[in-house]
Amino acid sequence: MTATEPSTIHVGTPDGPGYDVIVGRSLMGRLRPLLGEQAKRVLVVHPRALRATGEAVREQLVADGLEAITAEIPDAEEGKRVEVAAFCWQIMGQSDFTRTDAVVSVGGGSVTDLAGFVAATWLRGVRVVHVPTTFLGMVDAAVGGKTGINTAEGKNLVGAFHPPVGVLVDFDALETLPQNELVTGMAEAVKTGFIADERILELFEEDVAAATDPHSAAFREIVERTIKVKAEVVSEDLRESGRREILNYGHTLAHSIEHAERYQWRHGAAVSVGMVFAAELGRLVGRLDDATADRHRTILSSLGLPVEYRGDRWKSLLETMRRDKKARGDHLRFIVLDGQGRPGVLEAPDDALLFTAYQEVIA
Ligand SMILES: NC(=O)c1ccc[n+]([C@@H]2O[C@H](COP(=O)([O-])OP(=O)(O)OC[C@H]3O[C@@H](n4cnc5c(N)ncnc54)[C@H](O)[C@@H]3O)[C@@H](O)[C@H]2O)c1
Ligand SMILES: O=C(O)C(=O)C[C@@H](O)[C@H](O)[C@H](O)COP(=O)(O)O
Ligand SMILES: [Zn+2]
Repeated sequence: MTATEPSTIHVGTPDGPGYDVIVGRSLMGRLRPLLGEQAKRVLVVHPRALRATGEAVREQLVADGLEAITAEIPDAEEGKRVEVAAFCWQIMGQSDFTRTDAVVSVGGGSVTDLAGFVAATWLRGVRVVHVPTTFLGMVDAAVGGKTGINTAEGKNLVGAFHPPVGVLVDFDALETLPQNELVTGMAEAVKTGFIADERILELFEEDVAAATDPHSAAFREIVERTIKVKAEVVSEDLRESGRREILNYGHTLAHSIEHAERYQWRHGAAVSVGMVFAAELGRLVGRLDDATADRHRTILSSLGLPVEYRGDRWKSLLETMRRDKKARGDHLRFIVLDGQGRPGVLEAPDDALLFTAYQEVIA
């Protein structure tokens, strides 16, 4: 395979043939077949910031003989609101969208989450294809079928498991992505390195400039390795009844930080701090060795990602963490590491232990 040739990663689903994640360049010609022969109408969902890319996708679909309608939504987390889902439902209703029609998302993780949720709920489920345009969307959000929106009380509190029928990871989309957006998404690849595939960490350590250059072989290897781990995990456990929880490493604190910051922090930046916290928690309870815990800070800092958060917010962060989806009743549950590539669950740590771990991440 040459560096420009597309590669395919298959994702299994419990009640169907599964779907492919195609990684490469110039992939838009692959979109039409994924939508189903009977599709007549397609809703193309994209944020204002991606008007040109979204319009190019819409024009391609029109050229393919489809009635393609745009839903231009607010940017980033502003788009993950029930009012925005209702806006999409209204367009679909007014356009007589049927069960054989489809949704295409064009954007970062916020867009794939919102559009996936709209597809999951419209007529109780229509096809969705994701065309992620951020690093984070490519390696994580577009794969695996978690969809959702935020509520006033917290992140992703409403949603559904609704796998796409295909994902087009087209590196051409990254040409306009600001470098800081690219890098924040890399927190999810680092996460995957710590929970499963150490080679990803080595690629960051060997040459961080190459790892963050979308034209390098190292970059492509990081993307493919990260998607492969996610594909393998969600193929086994779509609905997060067990193993899938490992993909939530660092997310318990991360989602609380995002909420506390009124979503002005990027998800990847919050996950970065959340992983350092989870590593400290693992170290404190004697499950994680010092070298692996310290490696978190070293790699994340080399990428310019935050590894600290403010000390005066602990009480409200803890309150929000109680709504984490891994919590059971009054018990919080955290993904921690028992070593490199060995994630496990820490059940019901007491508040004093959590506070002690938090002291290690305050600025
Ligand atoms: N469903 C899942 O499994 C899953 C996994 C990880 C993260 N997420 C969710 O994903 C979201 C974060 O996604 P994100 O980091 O991609 O952020 P995002 O979707 O908010 O996009 C970040 C910014 O980049 C801009 N942008 C996107 N693509 C661009 C491009 N090609 N060129 C120029 N600008 C571009 C957007 O307009 C936005 O301003 C969070 O809501 C998070 O909860 C979901
Ligand atoms: O796919 C998963 O499962 C994940 O946990 C991946 C996370 O990176 C992602 O941020 C996810 O949206 C978090 O899910 P949530 O269930 O904690 O809302
Ligand atoms: Zn995440």
